[in-house]
This record gives sequence, C-alpha cells and structure tokens, in this order.
Amino acid sequence: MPDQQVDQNPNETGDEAADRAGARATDRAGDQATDRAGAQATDRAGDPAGPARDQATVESAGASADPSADTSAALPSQASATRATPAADHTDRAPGDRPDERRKLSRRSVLAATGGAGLAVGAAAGAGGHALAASDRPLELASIGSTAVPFHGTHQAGILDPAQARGHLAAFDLKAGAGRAEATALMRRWTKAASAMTEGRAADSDNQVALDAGPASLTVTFGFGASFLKKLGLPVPTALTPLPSFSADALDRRRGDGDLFVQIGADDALVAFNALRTLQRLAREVALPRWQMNGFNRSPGATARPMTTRNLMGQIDGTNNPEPSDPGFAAKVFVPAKGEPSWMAGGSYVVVRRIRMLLDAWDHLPPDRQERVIGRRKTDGAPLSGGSETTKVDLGKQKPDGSLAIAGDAHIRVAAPEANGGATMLRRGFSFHDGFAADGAPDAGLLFVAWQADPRQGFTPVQRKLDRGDGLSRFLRHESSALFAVPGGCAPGEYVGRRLLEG
Ligand SMILES: C=CC1=C(C)c2cc3[nH]c(cc4nc(cc5[nH]c(cc1n2)c(C)c5CCC(=O)O)C(CCC(=O)O)=C4C)c(C)c3C=C
Ligand SMILES: [Fe+2]
Repeated sequence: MPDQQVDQNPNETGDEAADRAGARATDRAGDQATDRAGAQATDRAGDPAGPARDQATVESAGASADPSADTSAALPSQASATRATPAADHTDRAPGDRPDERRKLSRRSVLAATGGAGLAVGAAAGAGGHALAASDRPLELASIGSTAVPFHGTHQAGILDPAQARGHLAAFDLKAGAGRAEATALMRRWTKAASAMTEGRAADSDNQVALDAGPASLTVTFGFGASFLKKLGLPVPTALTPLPSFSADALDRRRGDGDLFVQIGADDALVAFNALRTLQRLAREVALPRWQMNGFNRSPGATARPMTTRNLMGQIDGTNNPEPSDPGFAAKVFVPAKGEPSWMAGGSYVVVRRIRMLLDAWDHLPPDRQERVIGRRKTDGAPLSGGSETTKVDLGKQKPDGSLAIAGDAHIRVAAPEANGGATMLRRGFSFHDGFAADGAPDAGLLFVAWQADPRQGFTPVQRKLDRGDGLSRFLRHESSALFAVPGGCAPGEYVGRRLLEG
C-alpha cells in the first residue's frame, strides 16, 4: 500500500524546471492541443493591439435582462461591430470531418459565426472625434476568447478537438414521470443552447455570466447512459453493456453512470461554467444533476513551443494517442455510418473514470523509478527504448545487461495496442484537484475520458490487462466509472439524439 504521508521532494522543483526548459516541441500532426497552443501564441504575438484590448470592458452589451426572452441572436453591440485585427484563418469543420486538417478545422474566428462578435476598440475613438474611456469601449476579444469550435458535424465536437483548459463532466438523471416526449424536448433545448453558446451567442435564458468572454473553444458533447434507454423502453446496444468490475476498483456508485451525459470544455473558466449552468437550468423540469466533475489542462499558449500536456504526476501524457491519419482510426473510435444501432452512426462510446493519483506515494519515488513505471522519460516523454517523444516505442529493446529497456510492467508496455490484440481508444482527459483529503493527501488525479467504437475492443481489454500487471496501478485508485453512448453530431436545425428519440 503506498504511503499516504504528505511529502515534498526537494529535487522535484529543480528537475521540473529543468524539464520545462529542455522540453522539446512535438510536431506531430495529431497533437491537437499543442498545435492549438502554438497557433494561439502566434496569433497573439502577431496582434499588436492584443494587450490593450484584453483590458477593455463592456458596460452595455445590449443583452436582454429578461431571462425568459429569446436571446439566442447575437448580442446587438457585438453583431454590429467590426473586428480591428483579423483572426488567424480558422476554417469551419466540414460535415464528414477531415481529421488530418484538425488544427485548421477545429478553430475559426467568432467573427464568422456571429457576424462580428469581436469588436473594434481603436476605430471608434478615431472616427467619432472623441476618445472613449476604457470602460465605455466595446469589447474586442483576444484569440483565445474568439476561437470557436463548430458544433455541427458528422461527429459531435469535443472528441477530436484539442482538450481545453477547463472541463466539466456531468451526468443527469430523468425526473420521475419524464418520458420520451420530455427527453426529446430537452435534447432540442440543449442542442439549441449548445449550438448558440459554441458560436459565442447567448443561449435561451442566458444569465450573462460569460457575456464578454466569446466562445473560447467551447465544446458541448451529449451522451446517453444505458439507464436512459431502459427508462424510455428503448433497446440498449450491446456496446453499452456495463463495464466489468476490476480488482482495483474503489467505485462510488453515486458518482458513476447516469441517464444523460454532458461533457463541456472551454479555454475560459466562465464560459465553461456558464455552459453547464445554462444546460442545468434548461433541464430543470425534466432532469436533475446526478454528479459533476471539474477538470483542467494546461492553458493554450502557455508554452512558447507546442507541447503535449502533462498530468499531475508530471508525465507528458497523450503522446501515443491514435491519430486520425492512422489507418483504421475512424473504425476504432467511431461507429461506422452503416453501424448498429443505426442511431449511433458517427457516434462513439465514452468511458469516464475518476482516477485518483496517490501523489504522496508517487512523489517519494526517485525520478528514474518514476520513469521506469511509465516506460518514458519525464523530461521530454521519450520512450526508454531511445529517441525522442515521437520515436516509435521499441518494446523488444534490451539494455547492455540484457534487461528490457522498457520494463515488463511499464505502463506503456502493458497498455500498448500490440499487447492487447490491437485494442485502441482515444484518450482525452482532464486533470482534477478537489482539495485535500482528511489525511492531508491531495484529492487529485485524472478525469480519464476514453473514446472508442466499442469499449469491448477499447477500454475493457486494456484495463483488464492493466489491472493485472501495471506498475502504475499501485499509485492509482479508480473512484468512479461511467459509460455512455455518444451519438453522432447533428446538422443545423437538427438536435442530438434525434435518430434515437424519433427512430
Ligand atoms: C484502460 C486504459 C488506460 C488507463 C485507465 C490509463 C490511466 C493512466 N495513464 C496515465 C499516464 C500515461 N498513460 C500513457 C500511455 C497510455 N495509457 C493508456 C491507457 C490507459 N491509461 C494507453 C493505451 C497508452 C498508450 C500506450 C502506448 O501505446 O504507448 C502515458 C505515456 C504517454 C502517452 O502515450 O500518452 C502516460 C504518461 C495515468 C497517469 C493514468 C491514470 C491516472
Ligand atoms: Fe495511461
């Protein structure tokens, strides 16, 4: 049993600083988070008005104070204004997703979405003959705020897109008496609101919490649990069969499963909160929150050069994720267009696990032992078989003494698709920190989120293997678990789940 005592390793800070200084940029096409971070840093660097505009505030944005009013149109002052500096070219994602163009497709200027949500500051003063006080100036959004991820498409947003700096995962349960009609009405309301908010527009009953924030790469992703289908008398897909138990499970069932799933991600905490709060308000008559988890990632643009994110154990995490350009990627992550059930075409199954890290025990471990547990270097994520972060892992490589360069119980050996009959999933998680437990240990870890066409060929065989012989497992505790069917995306005017609810 790992030691739970609070412990500080004096070398760690120095090591981490050195790690960061020496961190090598990854140029992988599939590394969305790093691409976006770099692109946003570039956007800002090339935008001389950036810092001044960042400080501008909006006194009157023209939004209706009546929460019942339909405010889903662009806010008046935003819609009529023009943007002083064009944003980088963020092309819309085409239905049918060409994932190899994700960086380009996953972002676009909010200008395109709203007809001009980013507002000019300097122009107003010049033409009008008087300079506006900073507080009177209309707001112009900086690149992080103005970036929008298209809501509509073959797949729902929030799966292939880079993981944002803030995340909320939540499940809702239908209220007693709510049936298919109420669920359908709710999915219509949720879809309309999500579509508006991801474009930087206020949703119905918007509370102005994120009025001046822009879309900030907001994605909203909806899913259905097996219990939802059962309550509505609908057949449950075999892929949605509950996950088996694992020996290391210490699950809190109240924080697991649920009828309806919502994943929210945004690069602005207020935008993320506002989205969740809006959806919760719109659900009020039909469904109540069951559980909620809050997570975070590194802020986009935080590093001068793109980097794969680090988790709370300090490891570079996400390197060997499958990439959309990999052969067979779509078939492994998404239900095919002609797949079963038909309402899941273009959809994916998501496994959500709250995995607590036993960080005090982990921090006791010297860096070389930590690296052995994973099979990669902490500094730059390079495999212990040699090379750099993106070098293909050589599981057969031996050290001069004949021992394996990547240990038999190293996490990347045990989890590798080669060791699991090709089992593959797309990992896209968030770190969490919910304070400290009674014994002083951090209640922190990973909100593990894994996407696959069928968990029986993705998460389950890998977790079975990890459960038996993974060197990392003794530093982890799986505290909650959920599985949801996430249907394909919808076209404008449609709503998510229509093929299920009207099928
Ligand atoms: C059942 C699947 C997995 C769970 C649960 C899991 C938990 C978990 N992982 C890390 C840290 C790292 N994981 C890494 C790679 C990796 N992990 C899984 C699967 C699960 N991880 C896979 C399939 C892989 C890729 C293996 C390969 O093919 O090389 C890495 C290395 C970097 C990377 O490739 O992402 C790290 C680091 C933590 C901290 C954790 C639970 C909290
Ligand atoms: Fe892992």
